[in-house]
Amino acid sequence: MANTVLKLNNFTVVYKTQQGPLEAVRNVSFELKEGETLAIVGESGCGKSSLARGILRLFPRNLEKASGEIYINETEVLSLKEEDFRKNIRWSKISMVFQGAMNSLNPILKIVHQVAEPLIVHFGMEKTSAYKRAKEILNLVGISESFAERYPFELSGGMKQRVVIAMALVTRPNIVILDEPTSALDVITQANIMNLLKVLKKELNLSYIFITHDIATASELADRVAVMYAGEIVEISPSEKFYNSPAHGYTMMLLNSVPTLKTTKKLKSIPGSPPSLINPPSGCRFHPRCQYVMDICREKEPPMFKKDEEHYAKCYIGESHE
Ligand SMILES: Nc1ncnc2c1ncn2[C@@H]1O[C@H](COP(=O)(O)OP(=O)(O)OP(=O)(O)O)[C@@H](O)[C@H]1O
Repeated sequence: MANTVLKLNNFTVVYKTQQGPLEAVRNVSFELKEGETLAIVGESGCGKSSLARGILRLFPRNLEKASGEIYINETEVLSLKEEDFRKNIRWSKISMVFQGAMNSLNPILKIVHQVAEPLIVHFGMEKTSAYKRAKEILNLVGISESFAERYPFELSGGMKQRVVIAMALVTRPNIVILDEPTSALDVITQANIMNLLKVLKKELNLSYIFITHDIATASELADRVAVMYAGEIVEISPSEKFYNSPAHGYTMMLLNSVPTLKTTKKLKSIPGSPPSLINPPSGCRFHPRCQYVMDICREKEPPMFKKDEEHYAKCYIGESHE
């Protein structure tokens, strides 16, 4: 059995807002194994980015509370001093490709400089060695030396995405969080980037957390899938169980709302929209939208039931609950 490289226990993130505390991430627990890809899927606003940024302790100013535990290779890192976290964990052990990052490249700095920057800024490396390392990693993601000396506007979307992947890898982390890494790209480029991510994972022995709202993309890369709804992980299972035997009402309805190659089923969108996280519904947070709703779902929050080997869901469907 592979080692656990990342483990979350009841990780919770609460923001201050004018209307009151907003629980963007609630009691999230999971483990990530060495070499594994865990996809996190869910609708916009369900807390995927808050979870990802929270793991890297990149909190907004209006953070009210971040609680629970985050273990990286057996060290609990949520309670570390910021200075120690910055020195020993962020970027060097775990890094992230941010949503839309390719559009935030600095237009007036050469690519090689932008990739080398984390080494110079965070690790005090001198410029010549940092540039050498940046060129090596750029080469690995498929950007040749001549392109390394160019500016972002001279690169295509796919190439810019390769650059931001290089930025996340240059500090040699073994865990990488990918937040919608292919969302702004055309389908061919998306496929190329997915292939690149697979190759890099193997060559560098990486573990990925892959965040997406697109469940077809998740199937490309994921060993396991975690479904997020209203700040919570509501189901987690190996990918094939996620597709073939979903156990949560939300996952079932989510899968029925998107086309698949295998079947010609009639698509059915999920009515309504995700709830307010300031004042979420009682019981199961999905109950107001769920076509399988039972009385108990309105009254009592479901626990995380074990549905099958490695398959857990916070849902009363199929459970006796009298
Ligand atoms: N700094 C903040 N202050 C207050 N509320 C916030 C803040 N950042 C995010 N939120 C709220 O937290 C919830 C979760 O947002 P988050 O961006 O994490 O979701 P998401 O699933 O990543 O969505 P998307 O796919 O659109 O990025 C949303 O209700 C959002 O409005």
